[in-house]
Amino acid sequence: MMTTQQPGATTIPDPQGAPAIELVGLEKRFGSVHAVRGLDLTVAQGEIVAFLGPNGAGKTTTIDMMLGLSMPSAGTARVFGMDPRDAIGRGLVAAVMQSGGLLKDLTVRETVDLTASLFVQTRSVDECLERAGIADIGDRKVQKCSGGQQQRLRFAMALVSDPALVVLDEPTTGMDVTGRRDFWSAIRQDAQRGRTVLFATHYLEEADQYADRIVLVRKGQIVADGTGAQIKAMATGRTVRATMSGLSDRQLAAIPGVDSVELQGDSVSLHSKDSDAVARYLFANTNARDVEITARGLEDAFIALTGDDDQQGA
Ligand SMILES: Nc1ncnc2c1ncn2[C@@H]1O[C@H](COP(=O)(O)OP(=O)(O)OP(=O)(O)O)[C@@H](O)[C@H]1O
Repeated sequence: MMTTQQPGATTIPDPQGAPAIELVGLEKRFGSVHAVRGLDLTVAQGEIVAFLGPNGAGKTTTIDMMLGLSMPSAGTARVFGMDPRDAIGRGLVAAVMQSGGLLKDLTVRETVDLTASLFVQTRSVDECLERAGIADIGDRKVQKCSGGQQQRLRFAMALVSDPALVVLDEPTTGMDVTGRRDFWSAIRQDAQRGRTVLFATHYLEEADQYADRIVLVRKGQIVADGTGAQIKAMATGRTVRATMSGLSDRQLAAIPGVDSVELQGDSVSLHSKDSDAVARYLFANTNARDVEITARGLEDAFIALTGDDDQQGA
């Protein structure tokens, strides 16, 4: 096995300045299901990005296209300026998926050794175990490892090719709070060396704590993109509900002060940090009636922001 880099060196992908990820007009249809609907996203090298959204938002479908595992129905996915499959072929990208890929009878170290044997150029197995925070359990059989340890093992496997981009699809599903915290602190420490990280999650708290940037997806589209503080600010505030007709969701979204819109027939919910101004606008300029203003907590607001209409009884 060869190690081609200095210990501690950071992988710098060659196309200088190319975004780590660039999705343009990305779409995916599965028959009648429109899973991803014109998604544009640019992730710079070195960013830690959370892809946050509820079940069925299109996170995994988007990640699959980002990893070249499935082809877009329209639009393009580029990774370091290349077709994703070329980037993966060059060892620039590795993925940590939710499950699968582990042989239960091997030890932790044997598993990473086996992964290393698949690559021509690798980082040392010891270093990968160290960085994933599992150096102390190298001799443990995979079947004896907790869910959190198995996910860290998957992360160690992903580090073997010293990828410039690591993509993690809901890697902490099923972990307890401590397991989750340990897992993310290993990822964050590793990312300090300049690695780009994109992870999918359901958890606003997790996204806020561990990502530099949160991309909020809902029904195959990006509904917000910003820092944790910006997203949380969006998720607070009030909702102005009204019965009205005549304005499209685009026109409603353009009302001054409106952050997001839900439109179900004649029933309109406008989310805003300045609900008084929005209510005034509605009375002055539209046929709105039955107007009510409600405050909501962070979690409720987040669900409303990303919520699946099916779950809201539409
Ligand atoms: N192979 C497929 N065939 C048909 N529909 C699919 C397929 N894969 C995904 N879908 C549908 O596409 C939509 C998006 O699914 P996706 O798995 O990307 O969401 P997600 O945000 O990753 O959800 P989760 O958080 O539950 O993993 C869903 O409606 C899903 O049922």
